[in-house]
Amino acid sequence: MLVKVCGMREPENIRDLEEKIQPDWMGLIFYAKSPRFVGDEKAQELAEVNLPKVGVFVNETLENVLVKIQSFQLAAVQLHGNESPAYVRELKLKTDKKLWKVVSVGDSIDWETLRDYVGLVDCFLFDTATKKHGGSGKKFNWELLKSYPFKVPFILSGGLDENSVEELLQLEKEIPQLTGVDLNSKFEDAPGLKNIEKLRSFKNKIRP
Ligand SMILES: O=C(O)c1ccccc1NCC(=O)[C@H](O)[C@H](O)COP(=O)(O)O
Repeated sequence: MLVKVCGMREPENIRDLEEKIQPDWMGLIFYAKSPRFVGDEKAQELAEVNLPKVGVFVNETLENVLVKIQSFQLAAVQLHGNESPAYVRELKLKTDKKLWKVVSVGDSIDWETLRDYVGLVDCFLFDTATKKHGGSGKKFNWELLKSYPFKVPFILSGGLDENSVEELLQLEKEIPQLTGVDLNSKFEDAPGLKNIEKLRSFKNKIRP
């Protein structure tokens, strides 16, 4: 199971993450309304970080996404708003970076609404629907994922915490497309500041 740690911002915290956790990706949130927002100056300080960086965007212009990819050497782009298949298609023409589309999950999932993204995105990321778009700390009903009909891999997100491990390992056995997890607010001491011990304990259990 791959691990993404999202909402990173503080250089020392990131150094610790790199040294002690070595996640598969680190998420930088380029959405100004998030309490984990990373402005340009801050992102510049993080340029040296060796972990693969995922830029998180909410309904951002294509031009701004492309500038951030270039400026901060992003490995992947996580589209966390209402970006259409046409938007993703255009972005795909302009970058060779991995494209992830977030699916905000409420009471049900209409798989047909995702069909037009298949062939364009490298991965879906399922997160709990919230007015703030992300970082809710709330889980959705994971049973819904058992009818996932596509081959495209996906990442599970939304309120994951230290107690999620057993259920995640069970789900991984049942759904081969589940390739990773995304950790955020439940592993924080403050917004944007991760608790390295909590992350270490989770990672050791999910991938001993
Ligand atoms: O975390 C945020 O503040 C945020 C705000 C707006 C859009 C996306 C955001 N986070 C992106 C993520 O990928 C989070 O890890 C994901 O929403 C899950 O967060 P949490 O429920 O806190 O585990």
